[in-house]
Amino acid sequence: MSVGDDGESTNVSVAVTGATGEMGRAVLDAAGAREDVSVAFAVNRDAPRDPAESVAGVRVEPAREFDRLLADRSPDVVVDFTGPASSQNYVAVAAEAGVASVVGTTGFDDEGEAALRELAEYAPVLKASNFGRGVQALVSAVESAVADLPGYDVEVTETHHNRKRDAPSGTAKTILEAIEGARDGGTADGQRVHGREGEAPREAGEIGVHARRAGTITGEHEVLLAGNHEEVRLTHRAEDRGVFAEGALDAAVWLAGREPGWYDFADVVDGAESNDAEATNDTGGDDR
Ligand SMILES: NC(=O)C1=CN([C@@H]2O[C@H](COP(=O)(O)OP(=O)(O)OC[C@H]3O[C@@H](n4cnc5c(N)ncnc54)[C@H](OP(=O)(O)O)[C@@H]3O)[C@@H](O)[C@H]2O)C=CC1
Ligand SMILES: O=C(O)C1=N[C@H](C(=O)O)C[C@H](O)C1
Repeated sequence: MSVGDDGESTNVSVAVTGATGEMGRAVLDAAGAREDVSVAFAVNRDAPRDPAESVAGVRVEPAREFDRLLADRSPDVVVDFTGPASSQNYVAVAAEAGVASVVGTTGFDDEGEAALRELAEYAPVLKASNFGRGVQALVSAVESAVADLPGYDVEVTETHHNRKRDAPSGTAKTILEAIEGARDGGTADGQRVHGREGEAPREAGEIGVHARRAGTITGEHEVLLAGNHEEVRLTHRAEDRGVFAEGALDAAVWLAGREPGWYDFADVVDGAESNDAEATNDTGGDDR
C-alpha cells in the first residue's frame, strides 16, 4: 500500500483470481479505471493459451503460479470471485503469507465457511455474499419490515443468469438469516421451505425460498411480505456486475492494513471513513 505526498491518498495493490470469469473481468475493468487501486497480478485456473492475451490490459497468469506471484509481487489484498474450493485454497495461501483477502465467492458449505473463518486468525478476511451497496439497504429494510409486520407471510425469490451454480444464492441466504434474526426471538432455519409442491397449505411461520435461473439476468432479490389484505415487496436488482466489482474494490481499499480478523461489507458501508472497525472471529453468520 503506497501513501501519497498528502499523506491521505493511498494506492492498494490487488491480486485478482478467476480473472477470466465474469466477476474477475468486472474487477479488472473496474480496477483499471480507479486511482486508488493497482493490479499486482491476475490468475485463472485455465490461463489463456496465448500468453499475450489479457483482460483489461492485465496479463492473466496460470493459477499454479499464484504462490510465487504472491511472494514476488506482494499485493495488499487478494480479490477472489471463483468457486468455494479454489477460494479456500487462495485464501489459505494468502493468509499464510499475511495477505488480506476479499471473498465474493458464494456456495460454501458449513465446513468451508468455518475453514475461512479460521484463516481470518492469520490475516484479514472480508467476505460478502453481495458487494452491492443497495443490498445492504435491502437487508436493513427487510429486518425493519419483518419486525414491524409480525405474522405476515414471508417469501424470498432470487433470479439469476443460467450459468449460476449455487442455489439459493448467497445473498438469499444472507436475507434469510436477516429475516430469521428479525423475528421474535429468532427462528430456526427449519422453517425455510425451498420451492413448493404437493397438497399441503402454507403453514404459519414458513419462509418460502425460490430460485429462478434464466438467460443473462445479473441478479435480483425480492422479499414479499403478505398479510392483513396487503402486500409489501422489497426488491433489489443489479443491472451490471460493475456494481459488485466496485464494492469489492472499495472493500479491498478499506481492508488493506487492518488487523487479522473476520470482516463483512457492512463494516465498509457503515464506516468507510473510519479506521476503528473491530474484527470478529465469531462463528455465526450465514454470509455465503
Ligand atoms: N459477492 C458478490 O457480490 C458476488 C458474488 N458472485 C460469486 O462469485 C463467484 C464467481 O461468479 P462468476 O464470475 O459469475 O463465475 P464464472 O463462472 O464466470 O467465473 C468463475 C471463475 O472462477 C474460476 N474457478 C472456478 N472454479 C475454480 C477452481 N476450482 N479452481 C480455480 N479456479 C476456479 C473459473 O475458472 P475457469 O475459467 O478455469 O473455469 C472462472 O475464472 C460465484 O460464487 C458467484 O456466486 C458473483 C457476483 C457477485
Ligand atoms: O452468481 C452471481 O452472479 C451472483 N452471486 C451472488 C449471490 O450468490 O448472491 C451475488 C449476486 O446476486 C450475483
